[in-house]
Amino acid sequence: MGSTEELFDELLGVESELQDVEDQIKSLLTRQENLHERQSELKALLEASEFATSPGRDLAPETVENWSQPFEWDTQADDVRFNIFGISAYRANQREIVNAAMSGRDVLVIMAAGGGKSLCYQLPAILRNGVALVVSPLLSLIQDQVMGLAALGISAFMLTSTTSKEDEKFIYKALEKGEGELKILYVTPEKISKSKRFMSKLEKCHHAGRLSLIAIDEAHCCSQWGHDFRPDYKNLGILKTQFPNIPVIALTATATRKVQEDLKEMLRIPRCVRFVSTVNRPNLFYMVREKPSVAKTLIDEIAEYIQMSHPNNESGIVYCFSRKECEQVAKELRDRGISADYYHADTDVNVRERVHHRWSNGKLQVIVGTVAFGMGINKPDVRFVIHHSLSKSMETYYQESGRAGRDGLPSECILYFRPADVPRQSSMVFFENAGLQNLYDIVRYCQTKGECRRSAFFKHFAEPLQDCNGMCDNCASSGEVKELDVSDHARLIISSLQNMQDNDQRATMLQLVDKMKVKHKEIGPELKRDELEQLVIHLIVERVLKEEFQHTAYTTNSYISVGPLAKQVSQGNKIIRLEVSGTKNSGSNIISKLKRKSSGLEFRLDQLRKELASAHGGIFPHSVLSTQQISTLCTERPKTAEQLEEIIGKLKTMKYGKRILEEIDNYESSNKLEDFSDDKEDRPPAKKLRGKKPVMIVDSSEDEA
Ligand SMILES: Nc1ncnc2c1ncn2[C@@H]1O[C@H](COP(=O)(O)OP(=O)(O)OP(=O)(O)O)[C@@H](O)[C@H]1O
Repeated sequence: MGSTEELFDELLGVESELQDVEDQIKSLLTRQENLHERQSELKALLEASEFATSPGRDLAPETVENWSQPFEWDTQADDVRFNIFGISAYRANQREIVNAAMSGRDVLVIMAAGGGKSLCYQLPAILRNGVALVVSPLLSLIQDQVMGLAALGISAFMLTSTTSKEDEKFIYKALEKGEGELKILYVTPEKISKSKRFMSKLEKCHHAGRLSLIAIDEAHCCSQWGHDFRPDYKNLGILKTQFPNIPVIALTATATRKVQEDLKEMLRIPRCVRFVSTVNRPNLFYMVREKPSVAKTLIDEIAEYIQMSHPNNESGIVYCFSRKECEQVAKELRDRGISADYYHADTDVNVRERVHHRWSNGKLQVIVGTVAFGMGINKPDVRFVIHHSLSKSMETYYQESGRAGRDGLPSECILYFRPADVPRQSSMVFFENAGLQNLYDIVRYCQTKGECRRSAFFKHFAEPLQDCNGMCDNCASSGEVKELDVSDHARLIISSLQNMQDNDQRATMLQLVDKMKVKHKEIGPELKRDELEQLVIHLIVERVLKEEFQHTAYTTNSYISVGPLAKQVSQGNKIIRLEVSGTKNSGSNIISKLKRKSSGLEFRLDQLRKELASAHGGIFPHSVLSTQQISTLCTERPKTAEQLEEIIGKLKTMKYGKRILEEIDNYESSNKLEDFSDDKEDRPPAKKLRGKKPVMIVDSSEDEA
């Protein structure tokens, strides 16, 4: 038997190898998933061509999968889209989805939040004869949809626990006898699985040839692998069994390949046409901001951001880690003159609904919520989503931040990050399957200063990279990012931890940083405290260190210990680099504000150009705003106040310029130009606070998030 030291060394080596094996397994699994994806694509193509060429089908083989070609219902569809829905042009995939459903095919739609899924089934519902059945998981979602459709003059009803006797009678008569005008009927999945009466009326409706299509909204709820599994959703396959010739449209915002396969099977739509749209939300500006350690400073900053960037009561959401934090943040925002209220799982259902309602109607500007404020938020004009604390994964962050800008207009997603929030979150998720890995992925997203934020989403969702167009802080920033070789610091941290472990001591992240603060001065370059915190977290994410969890009666604490790759660093086989912000030029904040403004402007211009082109039958009206003018505006990125003023001046002289300026006015108010002469720091409120006693809002790792 070797010495303890030798055994320990061997153990580290084995752990390091194990980690490598795990990495290989992970990459093989990804490869397997990709191959499965290609396999089912090929199968679907083969099935489709067999289906098309089989006798008795009236569709010509070459027309089957080309959903962009002209169809006989085009004119009528354009008329309904424009004159009833008031939508001037289709967004990506919408027309193709409508065409596939109109052709009688089952369809699976995966489209980002706010992508416009509703139109994909509402439009064919109006065009086809009879009643369309829509299954949706939440009462609030159903109510909003029915209200919205009624406002457009479309005869939509819902059959839920809140439906009046009178409406119920009308609906049943319409289903059974075809009396009265009923085009779209919304139900919850429970109605399908639990109401025999309803199913029998639906059967009669179908028998009489009056059932036009079936839409299943939030279809990922069918799958146990999805993030919102609903037991009643798994019985929805009965609809295809009972009504085999009626097209089913299943819609969801995100579904991994596994979830897609699962829900195709559960809904019994193996031959469905699948439309997967990009996860990219080009109108969202993503940014990560350094979270001040003093809670009051953070609230001051958030309040100032809301008041300056979103005047005129523009709607927003602030996501917090705990219920207590939600209540406190809402109160602090109200104290600063912002109309805000909180929403979490502990609040009474009626109160919660009232808050949601006031916010939806614009009577409340900000909802401060936990993750409980989730599915069912379909307010289109949310202009900002702020994360007061870290989300638990890239997927959750994508979903939560994605509640901004569903109407396609420029909106902002800000995540406040500080390394000290990591152990707080990790002690909540470490027991979940891949919980820590998921958390470290979003931590990596937060810590990067040089890489495009959007590219992190593309990588996460295994999608080819797309241009960010300067719509994230890292792409828009002119601040210099330095990469420091901090391998010596890392070695010092590892040896200190090993010493502590040898003496049966342990340290939390903050204790470790305190220790390092004194020690690391012996080696250069000197790191600031926040940079040391950043380094410790970086080492955890890179598996040089690891978190270990210890439970007490009340809480779970995270302690840091050496990780599987520590040995490689100690032996000099792995270099550790840390990204830190370089010296900012005095106007960097202003410049990045300018760039944000110009990115929003650029985005809006491009959108308007498309809208104008589509309103003019696909040809851009050169006489209105020449392509040259547009491209000049789009490529010119102002670097000074004068340049920005020049662009705005040019816009003012153009026919549509005034409208464009009005549209972007609230995005970033033009009168902030006076800021240019001012050499302000990033956080003016911190200055104002000097000398005042900071008030901690909360820093507890509370029960839920
Ligand atoms: N082609 C279009 N052009 C302009 N606006 C559109 C278009 N299609 C849909 N919209 C609008 O986009 C907004 C979002 O649409 P919708 O509610 O259908 O999104 P969704 O995909 O269902 O999102 P979520 O998953 O968040 O519910 C709505 O305000 C809708 O009117």
